[in-house]
Amino acid sequence: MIPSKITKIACIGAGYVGGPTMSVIAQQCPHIQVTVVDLNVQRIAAWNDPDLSKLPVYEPGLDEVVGEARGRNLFFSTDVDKAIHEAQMIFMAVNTPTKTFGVGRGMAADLKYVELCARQIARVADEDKIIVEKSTLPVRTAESIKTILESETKGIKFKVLSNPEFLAEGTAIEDLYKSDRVLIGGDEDEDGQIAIQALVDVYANWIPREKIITTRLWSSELSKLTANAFLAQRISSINSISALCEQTGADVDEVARAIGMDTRIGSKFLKSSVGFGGSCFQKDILNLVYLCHHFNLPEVANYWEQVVILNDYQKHRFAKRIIDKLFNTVSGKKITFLGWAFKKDTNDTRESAAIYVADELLQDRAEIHIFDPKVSEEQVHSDLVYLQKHRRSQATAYEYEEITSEEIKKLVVVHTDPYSAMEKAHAIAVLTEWDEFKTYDWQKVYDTMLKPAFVFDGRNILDRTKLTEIGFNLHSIGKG
Ligand SMILES: NC(=O)C1=CN([C@@H]2O[C@H](COP(=O)(O)OP(=O)(O)OC[C@H]3O[C@@H](n4cnc5c(N)ncnc54)[C@H](O)[C@@H]3O)[C@@H](O)[C@H]2O)C=CC1
Ligand SMILES: O=C(O)[C@H]1O[C@H](OP(=O)(O)OP(=O)(O)OC[C@H]2O[C@@H](n3ccc(=O)[nH]c3=O)[C@H](O)[C@@H]2O)[C@H](O)[C@@H](O)[C@@H]1O
Repeated sequence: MIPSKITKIACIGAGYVGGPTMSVIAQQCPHIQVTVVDLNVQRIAAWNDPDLSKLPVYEPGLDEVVGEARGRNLFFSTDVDKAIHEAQMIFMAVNTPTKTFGVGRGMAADLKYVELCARQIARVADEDKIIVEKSTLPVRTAESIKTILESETKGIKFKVLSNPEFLAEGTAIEDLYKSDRVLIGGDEDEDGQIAIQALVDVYANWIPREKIITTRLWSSELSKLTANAFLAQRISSINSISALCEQTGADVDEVARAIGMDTRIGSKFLKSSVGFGGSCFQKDILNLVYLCHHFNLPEVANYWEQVVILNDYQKHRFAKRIIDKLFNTVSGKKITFLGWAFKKDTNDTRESAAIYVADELLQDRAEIHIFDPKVSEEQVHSDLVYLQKHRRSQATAYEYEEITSEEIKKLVVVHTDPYSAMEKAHAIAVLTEWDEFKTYDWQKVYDTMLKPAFVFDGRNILDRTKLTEIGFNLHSIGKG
């Protein structure tokens, strides 16, 4: 029988989604035992570290939630089989990156981790279970998961639900507490309805019932890709206007404010920047583009691909502006990056605009000095080395050659003190909108920099009047 009352949950994948999501479920549902499993031994050890500042995911408030529930009804483990065996409901929160090889390279989602999970569940399970897709997946993936699960002929029933996650990093805990909505897609048959209700009952422990919406499986899967595509589209739209502002003398923040006050447009997600990053926007849009091509809808595919192309252009424009203003060369010049994470309040650097801007400056052999409050030197180097090997063939915003890891080590210096990072710099570039950057002693920074002292504010967070008065040569996004 498909379980209707859940007391044991397992989650495969202890990453940025699995970790925080399950921690909040455990905190809000003390009567449910939640076990989060992962193949990555180091990651699980970090989740179990008694020192809560060492959790593998940095999220404001996460340490308190884990501190409250861990050891009570929240467990982190590498024993995947045991967790599958015991749970009535299994979430799959594994990574679904863009394929880097083979059919659909650079576009389609790589579903190998999802497939491996499904095969493992099919092999280990000896009772009926509910399987919940938490990972972001292409439309109709649930069908493939079902096929794999049903291939083991042990007479066990599985019901697959789609329950995409909408949290944003940096505000994950807040988002999970007060979700705009929880979306659950499932089959319309009787067992499908039992499974949906079982998951609704879990969320109803803290989410108002009217915010939990249920749909068909395919609508749920497609809603997640669509939500990310719409959000990213807003950023590319305002970033396209930022280019025009720089030419015309209009101010993009003023334009955003003026249009955002129209309640039909709304004010959120209109902050012009050096370009969106993060593990999902680009990946999910490319996945949508791939799906559209697959279903022979080239006009729709091209429409959405333009959001990513514009984002590549925005990152390139920023790097090019630095080179242009520094008298057309940055070779041998010290350029300081404030920020490396893809947004503030996270240690996640996947697809961060900083990586692409650094790469473009490194093509001209700049010396890049970086300070980010949450990102390590090891991570910065590995991001740059990874890019050399895995460029999307479509990303042709600038000419590039491969930079060796030895050159990266020589040219890229990561600091633990912001002032040492900025000392004697030719230019400073703000790549992440960390609040602390606004509070620095900018007079002190100016005094120690080479003149003219250039600042390129890729997030429009610095006080323009103050910095200009000090004497900085300040360039912001979308300000003529
Ligand atoms: N990062 C975010 O803010 C959001 C991500 N998503 C989606 O959630 C999914 C997961 O994303 P993240 O948590 O960011 O990824 P992540 O890379 O941080 O975590 C995934 C984890 O799954 C583990 N894993 C992979 N295969 C496994 C297997 N067979 N058995 C056990 N563990 C396995 C990996 O070791 C890794 O620790 C993706 O599909 C993503 O698109 C959705 C909403 C928000
Ligand atoms: O599927 C996912 O992974 C998630 O993707 C995004 O969340 P996230 O990428 O964590 O963070 P966002 O706040 O959306 O920011 C994404 C990027 O856009 C940039 N951004 C955001 C907003 C804005 O106005 N301008 C802007 O440049 C951010 O700096 C960042 O680089 C979505 O906001 C989540 O709803 C979704 O669940």
